[in-house]
Amino acid sequence: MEEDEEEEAEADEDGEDAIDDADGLDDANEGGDAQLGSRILARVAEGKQTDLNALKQEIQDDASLLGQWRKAQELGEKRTREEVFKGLVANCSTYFGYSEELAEYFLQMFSPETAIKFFEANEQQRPLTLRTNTLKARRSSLMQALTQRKVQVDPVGSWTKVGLKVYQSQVPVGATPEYLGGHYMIQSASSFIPVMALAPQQGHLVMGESSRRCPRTRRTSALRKVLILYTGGTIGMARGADGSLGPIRGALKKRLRSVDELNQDLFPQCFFDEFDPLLDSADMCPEDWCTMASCIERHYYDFDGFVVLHGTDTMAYTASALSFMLEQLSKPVILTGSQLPMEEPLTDARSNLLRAVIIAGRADLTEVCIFFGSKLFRGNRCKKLDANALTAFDSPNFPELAVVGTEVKIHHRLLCNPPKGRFRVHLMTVTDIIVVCVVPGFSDGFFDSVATAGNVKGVVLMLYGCGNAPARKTSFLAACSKLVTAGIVVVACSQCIHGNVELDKYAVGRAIADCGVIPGHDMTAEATVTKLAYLLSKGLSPGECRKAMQDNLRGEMFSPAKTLDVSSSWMDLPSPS
Ligand SMILES: NC(=O)C[C@H](N)C(=O)O
Repeated sequence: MEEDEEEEAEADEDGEDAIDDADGLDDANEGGDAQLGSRILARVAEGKQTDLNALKQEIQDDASLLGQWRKAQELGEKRTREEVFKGLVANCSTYFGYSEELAEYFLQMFSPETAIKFFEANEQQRPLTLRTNTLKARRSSLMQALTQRKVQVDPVGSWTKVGLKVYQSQVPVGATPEYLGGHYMIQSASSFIPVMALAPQQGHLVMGESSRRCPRTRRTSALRKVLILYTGGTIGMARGADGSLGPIRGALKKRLRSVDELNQDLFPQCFFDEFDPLLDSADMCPEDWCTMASCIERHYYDFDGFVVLHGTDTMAYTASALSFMLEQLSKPVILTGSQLPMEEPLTDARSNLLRAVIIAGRADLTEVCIFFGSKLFRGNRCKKLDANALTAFDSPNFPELAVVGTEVKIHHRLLCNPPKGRFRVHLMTVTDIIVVCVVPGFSDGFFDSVATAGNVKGVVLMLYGCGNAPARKTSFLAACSKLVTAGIVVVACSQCIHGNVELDKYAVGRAIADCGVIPGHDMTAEATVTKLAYLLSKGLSPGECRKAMQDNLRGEMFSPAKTLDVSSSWMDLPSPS
């Protein structure tokens, strides 16, 4: 099959075209009615309830019984909890047309009453909605253009400035010149609704839903879509009255409208979103990483790739954190920023951004990367090494994944393998970790309070060379043992930029390993801290966490270099003939 044909076929399969999608849905419903009919017949044969209203009542009664089980027993309910639950699963499966496994899955994931509300919500017909690409058009002008084409549209609601609801259309909305020109995309309103628009209250459960089956959607180049998320950082900053730099909301988006390259065919269609407030990355916290991860999750099936514009100072931490939180990632997430603001004459902002967009839209990457200068790095291998140079980043223990010169050279064998499972996000909720940089003769008295405070879950020690600690200082070793005994996961990193932590190489390293400190191998401090936070957030016990810290989860550890052991058998090497 030709590539385009293949892509079209895939797109069809994914329901890319909204019209096809809607047709498919009707067919599926017809099939569903026929199946419901045969399930009802089967119930007749078994002598069970066949009246749909009565069945619905039974579902509601059983769900509320399960919701107040103790009371139900007091009132004389004879069935066991398991029996009621099994019956509820079977009834929901019949009434809502789910397989029993799926019905059970949701009934277990939520309380039965909530699950039923969810099943009911899924029965509601939803309107076809469009999202305006504000980099290319205003919603009002798009509404005008569509109205002229006999597409009846209205704003979706007051909570969005970009959404349009389609009432009726005499032309296919997936084939108008505006659609092909990237002025809008077809996107369900529920997937671009900011969760806050639902005004969730404490205790409310907000569930994200996505309709696509295929983890990786492919489109022809011109129709590929990239979401640019501006979180802050120099790239969109301007100088204030005192000459210091700070980010300005709306300014970068306005500026990007005049970047003509983004309209070239080579480029994917770009959409823009920004943080509120925008941050200097020195102010970034784990909650901000979670906001980014949730934004990517919300838009995951609507875009082919993501560009996160971020300040350079803590970009390596964010990239590492996202690499862990975004599980089974099958699309490129490229972080970039700049050393100089977009507005300044010698800026690196424009080229970093354009190249990151091309990579996010066109490269078959399934990982979180940093693009900076001319190189693409694995995000969790990166460090900011230069405060002034335009080539500020490097990946000290792992080669770059791609180099952009006159062409884009990608080192495919170095890339992470595509995932086998479904994409999901695991948010970082545990951040009680401290990092201690050891210096000669330092005071270690405070470790005692760390061990007894009860809130610290992890400690990262920045040691010398390949993980050497001041072992003559017995108070330090005793403190390490105390931390480990208190259930704190203690990991050794190196203060050196390059190289590997090997705790068994020197006696001083062995001493600290004997206390229960584990090696961080060739991980950066950024990757070590965020990996630890991620694993602790998964609720692992200290033992499980120590074990998982030694596993390579996202290509963050174990450089491919092989070492030749020349220490013992040097003389045995064959001499050149
Ligand atoms: N170049 C930069 O982006 C530095 C800035 N302070 C930041 O990290 O947000």
